[in-house]
Amino acid sequence: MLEKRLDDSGSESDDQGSGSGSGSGSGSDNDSDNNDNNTSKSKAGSGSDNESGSGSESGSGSGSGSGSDSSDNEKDDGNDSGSGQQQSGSGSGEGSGDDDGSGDEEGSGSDDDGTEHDKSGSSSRSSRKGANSSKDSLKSEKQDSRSGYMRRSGLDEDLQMWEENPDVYGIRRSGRERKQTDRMQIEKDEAKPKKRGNRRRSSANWHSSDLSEQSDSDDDTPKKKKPPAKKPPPKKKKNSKRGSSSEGSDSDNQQTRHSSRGNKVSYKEEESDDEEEEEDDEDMVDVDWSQSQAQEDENTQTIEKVIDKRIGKKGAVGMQTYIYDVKKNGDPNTDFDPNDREQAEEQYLIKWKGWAHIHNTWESNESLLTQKFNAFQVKGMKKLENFTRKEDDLDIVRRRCSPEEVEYMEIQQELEKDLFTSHLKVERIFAEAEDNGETYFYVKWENLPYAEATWELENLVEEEFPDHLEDFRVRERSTCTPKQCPALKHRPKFVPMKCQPDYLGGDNDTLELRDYQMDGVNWLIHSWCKHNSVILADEMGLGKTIQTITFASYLFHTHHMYGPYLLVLPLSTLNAWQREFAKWAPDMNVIVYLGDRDSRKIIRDYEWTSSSKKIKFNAVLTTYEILLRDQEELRDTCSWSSIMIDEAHR
Ligand SMILES: Nc1ncnc2c1ncn2[C@@H]1O[C@H](COP(=O)(O)OP(=O)(O)OP(=O)(O)O)[C@@H](O)[C@H]1O
Repeated sequence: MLEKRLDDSGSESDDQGSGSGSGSGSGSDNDSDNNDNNTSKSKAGSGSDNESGSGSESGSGSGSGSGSDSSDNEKDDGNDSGSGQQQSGSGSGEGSGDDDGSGDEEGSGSDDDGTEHDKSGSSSRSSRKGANSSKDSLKSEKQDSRSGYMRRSGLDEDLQMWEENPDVYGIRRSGRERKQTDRMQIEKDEAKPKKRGNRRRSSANWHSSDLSEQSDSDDDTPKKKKPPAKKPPPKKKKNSKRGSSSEGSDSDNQQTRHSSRGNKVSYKEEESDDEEEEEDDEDMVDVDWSQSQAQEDENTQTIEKVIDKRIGKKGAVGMQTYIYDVKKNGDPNTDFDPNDREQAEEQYLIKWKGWAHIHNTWESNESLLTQKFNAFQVKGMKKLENFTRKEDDLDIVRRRCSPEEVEYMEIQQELEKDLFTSHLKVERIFAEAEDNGETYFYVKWENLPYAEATWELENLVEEEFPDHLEDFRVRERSTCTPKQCPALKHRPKFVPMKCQPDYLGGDNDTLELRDYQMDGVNWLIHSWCKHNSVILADEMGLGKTIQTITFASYLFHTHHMYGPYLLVLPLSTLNAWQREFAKWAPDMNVIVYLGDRDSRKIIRDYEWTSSSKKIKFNAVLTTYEILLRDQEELRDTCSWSSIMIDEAHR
């Protein structure tokens, strides 16, 4: 059954979601929170669920992707030269006049449908006639070529006619110089052996005006700005890629970038073709595939996201604006008059690729460009353009919208800012490594998946996140890790829990189980002593989560059953479980097994076992979908001492 389900969901992309979500930090997961909102709940020691809506999300994702792709293609067919135009020419030559838009439509419409021509709004009968006859010849040519026979003389005539009167066929619908020709030319150049050199040269030329402009300003202000201190590739563990938002996917991207450069369009909704080309060319300059990755890292910094903008004090940019440096040395962006044009400038909060949000810096256009020509290259300037364009658009929309709509937009923006602020907080430190005599800690940030965890220097971690560091050290030292537990095989005699044990809630004395919750816990313990699997069913919100956690904590403390416990939950309740565990059973090492493939691998590599290959966590929280996907890993790597399922009726 499980296998079948896995097959069923096999088409899902595994990695979809690294980015998103809130939750437990990984959010990525595609599982649906769709299935919640049920009126009744249950947890069971046994039980099985299997209704995952796992397929849905990826389905829609791929659907929309392919949809847009194909539409793009059609459009291109209509516009581009080459064989596609033979077809579009036949359908659109007449009457298309010089309207590119209609030409496109026709081109993408159909090539040999007579009705299409009537629709195309031709303006002159004679031209239509001429076009029809030439269309006919083209049509027959196409038929011939389709059937494998090419009438050479007819073709030659047609070709000649095309060359002489390209407009007749809608090949060239306006007198304006067509960009496609250039592109074709470049593509031809690229096909030559020295492909990269050519590309780079051409793109360098393309940038030449830019460069000269910049170099002027550089000459004026020859400041050197250092890049943010680089993270090292830690040596201790294999999976030591530079932690980054798309660290895992990063490498993937780099691999695919060779072949799928053109596909970049998909995530840039608003960019015109020119811009795409522009960016492609930019990339040609920036990325030298013949150089090692390390060298590229050394020389470039990439804008991953522009988060915010402000009017800031001129020069209050760069490393001095790291949040921790501001805390230590004060904010350079104080004591200035925002209305004083001499002093003020527009600045942007930049999230750098490969760096945690605590290393975000404020930058101005100038500071970014200065860096580009001094210490390192800044890639991803397009993001900045897009950001400013979006802001401008929003300003326009704001002026047109009703106050309610404006308020809604502002709330959305606030929420987004809050989300970014949460990424400045550590959720968990989960590994340590040495590199070049320096110690680094692997840090998972709040509301970001493990794939976006980053290695941070010991000094910084000690200064900024001492509590989390201490928690990590306690966990690493803990001897309460899963091992053979006699009580598992030979269940003890049931002894009721008469009052709330001290270990429950850790140092928090305010937490107290309610009477009926004590009853529930005792019933769970009693059932466990009898080797019974059970379903705990109750009204919503009465505290089944807490009772279950108390039960696990009881086994942990009373019978030294340190797990591993597997908790399978709907994604929507996972956060609550994580929170309640931290509150009621803080001494248990609970990990959240969630996220894209990279994240899950990181979890298995770092959170799962100690250096002696022994399981080092006490409980795992995961979802049905992940369980189905990673059933082998979850089944084979652990001998679960107990399985608890929330919303088991699913
Ligand atoms: N003894 C308690 N002390 C403090 N807060 C409690 C207690 N019991 C329950 N709560 C709070 O009540 C809320 C609901 O609890 P919980 O989520 O455990 O209920 P549930 O039965 O699992 O709910 P649902 O049926 O929606 O899953 C939570 O915010 C929880 O912190």
